[in-house]
Amino acid sequence: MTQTQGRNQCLSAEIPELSKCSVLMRERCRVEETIYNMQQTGPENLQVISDFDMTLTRFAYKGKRVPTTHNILDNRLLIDENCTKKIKKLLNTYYPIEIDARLSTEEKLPLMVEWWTKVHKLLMEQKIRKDLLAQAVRESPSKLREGYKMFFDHLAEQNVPLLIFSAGIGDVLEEVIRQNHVFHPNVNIISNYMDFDHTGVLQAFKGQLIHTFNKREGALAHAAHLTELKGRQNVLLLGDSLGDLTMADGVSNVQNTLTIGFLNDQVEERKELFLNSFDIVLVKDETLEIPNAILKNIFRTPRCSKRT
Ligand SMILES: Nc1ccn([C@@H]2O[C@H](COP(=O)(O)O)[C@@H](O)[C@H]2O)c(=O)n1
Repeated sequence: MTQTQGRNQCLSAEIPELSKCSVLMRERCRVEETIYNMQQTGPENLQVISDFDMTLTRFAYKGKRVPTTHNILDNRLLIDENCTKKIKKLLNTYYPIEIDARLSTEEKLPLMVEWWTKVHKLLMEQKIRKDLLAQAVRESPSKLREGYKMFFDHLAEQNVPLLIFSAGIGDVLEEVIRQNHVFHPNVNIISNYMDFDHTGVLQAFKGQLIHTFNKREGALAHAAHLTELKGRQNVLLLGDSLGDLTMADGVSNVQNTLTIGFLNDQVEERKELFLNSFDIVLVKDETLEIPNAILKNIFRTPRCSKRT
């Protein structure tokens, strides 16, 4: 048995969760080698970059779709019935395009800009009040994935930076994690933030629009500000879309990257694409069990190699 095979066998025993049938890997050996390397260099060299909607939040709960940060705003406190109808119609038109495995990213790009622009314009017309956002989040069926507390708390305890990179709405996202008591100091967020006027009424969205397929530009633009991430050579990346794979493009000197893709919808149509793109694919897994098991292994001391 080679040294690598021995190490990998050791890792398989340490992370039995990776053997579940909902966990798919194109190159199991590469995954094990990457986790081993991350474990060897420890939490001080790790950073986690994650998408938010349908990655840190559930896709569905009790047979119903869980709202994204955009859809949490669908509350009479904030928007009227007519606006709800228009936003739902746009969702039904553009979401199938977003996840269509037959279309290229280039084909999807202008349509995503169209979707986000139309919805943001409708939201601005509603004169949404900042002081009502927290209540709308409280009243929404929004749900972080099972295991979220362990995920956020362990990263904070180990001083591992967590960058949440979302094409959703930053103000709503912040409120969701605040109300779940996991908005720790190690969390940074890149997202679409609302711009309120002096009376607290939505008047615009700040900065460059972020949609599912332009995260690379956002990553490069924000890289300079995120100084605490410099020198952290290992990246654990979580997403639910191929567009999320560019979220780490602003990180320099990366040594080891492990990507985990949540395959929530259109499973058969997208399985091949996901398997060719993410290191680990989680099929209809509504939990953070696998990221938590990998993190636990990386944070564990003494390290495996010292025992073999
Ligand atoms: N009007 C919209 C626009 C987008 N969405 C969904 O939100 C997701 C974006 O957020 P991430 O945290 O995943 O980057 C995206 O996947 C869209 O499906 C929406 O629900 N309504």
